[in-house]
Amino acid sequence: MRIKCRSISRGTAEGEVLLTHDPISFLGNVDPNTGTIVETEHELYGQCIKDRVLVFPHGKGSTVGSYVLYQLIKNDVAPAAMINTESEPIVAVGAIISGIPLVDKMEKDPFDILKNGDHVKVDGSTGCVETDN
Ligand SMILES: C/C(=C\C(=O)O)CCOP(=O)(O)O
Repeated sequence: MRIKCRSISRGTAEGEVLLTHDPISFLGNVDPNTGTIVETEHELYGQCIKDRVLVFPHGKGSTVGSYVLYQLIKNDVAPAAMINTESEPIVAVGAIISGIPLVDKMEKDPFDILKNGDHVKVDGSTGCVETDN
């Protein structure tokens, strides 16, 4: 299935979905050295976002979160791509400066059609998500 969406950060990547209904504050929720979610109250607590297609509603928290995304890339523990319900500037800027493909506003609700472990391809250049479903 091929689903249209809005392009936020260019590039193409694929991987397994890691999905959360919780917004993410990259400063504070994520360890920049390991890519592990360290916020105990977060739905993904203890999980590693490295090489995953990270699906979450939007970012939150400090603007320093953009730089944390850049740290994740430099430390080789970044998500392969990201899908938001609706991106905000912190995650958008972080994805763009880090070269992580990012899309939002999928024509189908990602929380209805994606689940953890699904293999998806994200094209942040043309604005589409391809699933095996
Ligand atoms: C750049 C900032 C702090 C620092 O250098 O550590 C300010 C960030 O402000 P937020 O209100 O957290 O976005």
